[in-house]
Formats: sequence, structure tokens, C-alpha cells
Amino acid sequence: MPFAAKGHIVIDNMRVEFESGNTKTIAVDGVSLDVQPGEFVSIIGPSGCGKSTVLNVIAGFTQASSGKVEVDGKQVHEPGIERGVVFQQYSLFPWMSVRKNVEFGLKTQGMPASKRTTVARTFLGLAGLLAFENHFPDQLSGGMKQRVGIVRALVTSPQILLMDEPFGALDAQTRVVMQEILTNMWQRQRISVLFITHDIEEAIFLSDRVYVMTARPGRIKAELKIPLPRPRTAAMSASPEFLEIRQQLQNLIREESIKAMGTEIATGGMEGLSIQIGPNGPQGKM
Ligand SMILES: Nc1ncnc2c1ncn2[C@@H]1O[C@H](COP(=O)(O)OP(=O)(O)OP(=O)(O)O)[C@@H](O)[C@H]1O
Repeated sequence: MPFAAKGHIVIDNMRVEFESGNTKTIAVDGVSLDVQPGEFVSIIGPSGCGKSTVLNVIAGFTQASSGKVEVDGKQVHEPGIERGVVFQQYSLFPWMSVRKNVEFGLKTQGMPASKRTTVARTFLGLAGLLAFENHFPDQLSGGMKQRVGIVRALVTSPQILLMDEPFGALDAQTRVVMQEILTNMWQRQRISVLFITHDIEEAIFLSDRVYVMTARPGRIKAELKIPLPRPRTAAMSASPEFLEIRQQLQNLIREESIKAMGTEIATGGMEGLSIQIGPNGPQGKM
């Protein structure tokens, strides 16, 4: 697939510290990564390693303490319309209809009412949601709400889509459908996607490349290319290539999850929990 012209993310040697009261938390330290224009890249890693922090810095919601964070050659300081964001929580406006939710970003861009209705309806049609344009968010299933969230992020034609565990709250079947819808929309729009997930198979199915982060303070432990052809199909998940990549990722993440749990125990975060690291991973009892 030819790459898009824009949507290039570069992070170099980034550190993010949080201070609350007397406590300083180094969330990530020495993170370097890139997303090429039009590329689909995922980040996986143990809980608390700083995945959301990385995404929030690129989105402009959180400031890096040091290091380079550039989108198309410009240092990121604040949110921008060229970066759409989708969170696990659906974050739709409950008092607005589906169509009004989708039109919202177009309105803030100053698009006239009749045009934004046409654009919103076109996108809702692509996502199979046109019949629900006048529904309100609480009348939709979780999967539908998240589809609206994705449409809302894409309708303003961003060059980058930042997604923080967008399908984490969905059941397994809905998740598979959502992965296909996302892949279709991504291929149609040729945008860059940075996608955070805990789900190894989801990362392999969707991505051109996957970054694995270390336990906190997070940095990049490994980077794997996913050489599976596109379009990806469910049958590929039984292929030897898929299984080999899955095994590699499982091993990398398991090492870091064990380290992350060890740190929590050492710092008293899991008082009363006795835990042993056995050949099959951590085994504990309360
Ligand atoms: N605003 C904040 N203030 C203080 N500490 C924070 C803040 N945001 C994140 N942290 C801390 O930074 C570390 C990284 O958090 P982050 O949410 O980025 O991890 P994560 O990898 O996305 O976790 P998970 O997979 O569990 O969602 C954690 O120790 C977290 O407690």
C-alpha cells in the first residue's frame, strides 16, 4: 500500500515524570519510537508501564519532561485536529444524537451545517450506523458506541489516530468485528494509527509493527515487524508465522509482567499477597 504523505510521529529519548505531593513517579524513561505515515503500529506491555502516558503525550494531553516528541517535524505541546483520539471509555456526549456527536468536530472546524450533515452521514454509512443517526448514546450497545467514537475521531480527517485500548470493554465477537471495521477504515483513509492494547493477537492482527515496553519506568524493550500479508483474515491466526510471532511476544511480555509484579511487591503495593514465580509464571495466594 502506498504511504500517506503526513502523519509521521517521532519520539526520541522521552522521559515523563509525574509529581503529586512529595511523590515523584517516573512513568517512562528513554522511550524512542516512530510511526511512519500511513503505518499501523501497536504498543503492548505490562500494566502500568506507561503506554497511556506515551499516547497522551503524542495527543498533547500530557507534557514530556524531556526528549523529542514530534508530529510531522513539529514538537507537540497541545492537542491538534490532525490527531484524533479514541479511548476505551466511549466519551460520547450523552445529550447529543449519534449524528450530532459525529458532527461536533466538523462544527468546531467551522464547516457549514448542511455540509457537515452530509459528511457525518457518509461516515456513519461506512460504519454501518446510518440507521442509528438519530439515536442517543444510551440507546446503543458498547460496540456501536465505540464505532461512533471511531467515526467521530475520523470524520475530521486527522492524519493520525491514537487509540488507547479502544476495544478493551467489548466482548470477543464484537471485538473481532470492530478490528475489521477499523482495518477497513484505516486502509480507506491512509492515516497513521498508534494503538494500545493488552491483547497480543489483536496487536498482531492489526499492526505493521508492534513495540513491546518494559515494566515501569517504561522504555522500548523490543520492536517486531508483522510480515503477514493484507488483507488479514481470521484463518491467518493459525499460520506458523502468526503462532511464532505470538510466542515471541508472549515471552517478552511475560518477562516484563513478572518484573512489574515484583516491583509492586517490593514497594508494598500488594501487602498480604504471597507470590512465587514458578515455571508457568507468577502463582500467588491471598
Ligand atoms: N497523572 C498522573 N499522575 C501521577 N502518576 C501518573 C499519572 N498518570 C499516570 N501515572 C503513573 O504513571 C505510570 C504509567 O501509567 P500509564 O497509565 O501510562 O500506564 P499503562 O501502561 O497505560 O497502564 P495500564 O496498562 O494499566 O492501563 C503508572 O505508575 C501510573 O500510576
